[in-house]
Amino acid sequence: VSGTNAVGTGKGVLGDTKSLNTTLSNGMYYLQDNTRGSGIFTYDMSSYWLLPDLFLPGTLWKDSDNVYNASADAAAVDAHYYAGVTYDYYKKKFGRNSYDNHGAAIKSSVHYGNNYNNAFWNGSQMVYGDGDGTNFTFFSGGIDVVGHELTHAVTESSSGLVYQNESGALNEALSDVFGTLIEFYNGKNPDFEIGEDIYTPGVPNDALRSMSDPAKYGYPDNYSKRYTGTDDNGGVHTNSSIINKAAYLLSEGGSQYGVTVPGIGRDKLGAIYYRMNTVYLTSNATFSQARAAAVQAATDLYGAGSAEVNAVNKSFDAVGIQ
Ligand SMILES: CCCCC[C@H](S)C(=O)N[C@@H](Cc1ccccc1)C(=O)N[C@@H](C)C(=O)O
Ligand SMILES: [Ca+2]
Ligand SMILES: [Ca+2]
Ligand SMILES: [Zn+2]
Repeated sequence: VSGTNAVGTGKGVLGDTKSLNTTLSNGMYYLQDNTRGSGIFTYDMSSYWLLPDLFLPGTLWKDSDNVYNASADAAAVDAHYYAGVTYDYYKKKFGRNSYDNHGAAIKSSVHYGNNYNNAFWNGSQMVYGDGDGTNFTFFSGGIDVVGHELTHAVTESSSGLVYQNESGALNEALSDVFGTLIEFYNGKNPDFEIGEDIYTPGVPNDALRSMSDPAKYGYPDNYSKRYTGTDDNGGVHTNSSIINKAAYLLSEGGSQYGVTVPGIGRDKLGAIYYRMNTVYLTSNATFSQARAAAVQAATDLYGAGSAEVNAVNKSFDAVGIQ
C-alpha cells in the first residue's frame, strides 16, 4: 500500500515483545516495512484454507491500532520481524541487498493451510504453516526457520542447487547453516540446533535437527552413513546433516572418526559458505564438488595454505567427503 512509515509493537510466538516497521494508509496499519530494500510484506492466509496455493500470498496483514498482541497476530509478528533480521544479516555481512542482491521485495504468508506442519519458499515468497500444536507450533516463531526459508531464495538466485539428491542436501544444509548464523546474529538463545523454538512445544530441550550432533535425532554425520533411497527427494533433509556437521566442526572445532578440526569461528564459516554458494557451486553439485568449492572460496579469502583452508579440508575429512 502507499502510506507513511509507522512503528508498531507486537508479541511473537514465544510471547516476546518486539517493534515492527509498518505502514499507515487510510487510517489502517499494514505489516509493510518500507525501510529495507523494496520492502518486507507480510500476508494473512487464514481465510484461504481450501486450495490455499491458489490464493497466495493472501491478504496484506492489516491492523486497526498498530498493536499486535492477539494470539492470531504472533505468527505474523515473527514472520515480519525475523524477515527484517534476515535482510539485515545478508546486507551487513555480505553487502547483499535482499535475496536477489537487487533489493527484491520480501513476501511472507502466515496461517497457511490447516495445522500445516511445514514452512517453505515457493519460488516467489515464504510460506508458514501453523503446525498441529503438538509436533510443531507456528513455524515463523523460529528465527532459524525464517533464515532457512529465505536462504533458499538466496540459493535459488545464485547456485540454483537442484532440490534432490546431493545438490538438494547441499541446498538444505545451506539453509540450516545460514538459518543458524542468522540466529546467532540476532543473539537470542542462539544454538546449533535446528527448529528448537517451534518443535514439539510441549517437550523442552529438543529440536528437529542438530548440527553439532546429527545422530541425536537419527541423522547421519558421515558420508558413509548417507541415505541413498528416493524418499524426500533423495533424503535432502537427511543427508543435509552430513554437511551441517562439517559446517559445525569448521566453526566450532572438534573431532570425530579420528579427525580433529580446528575451529575458525562463525563469521569465517559464513564467509566461506556464502562465497561457495554465490561464486562456485553449480546447480548439480555433489558433496565432493562442494568440498572443492569451499576450499577454493577459503583460498580466495584467506590464502592458499592458510589455517582456514586447512580447517576446511579437515572439516570435510571428518565427515568422510573427499
Ligand atoms: C513443501 C515441500 C517441502 C519444503 C521443505 C522446506 S524448504 C523445509 O525444508 N522446511 C523446513 C522447515 C524448518 C526449517 C528449520 C527448522 C525447522 C523446520 C524443514 O526442515 N521441514 C521439514 C519438516 C521437512 O520438510 O521434512
Ligand atoms: Ca536454532
Ligand atoms: Ca520442543
Ligand atoms: Zn528447506
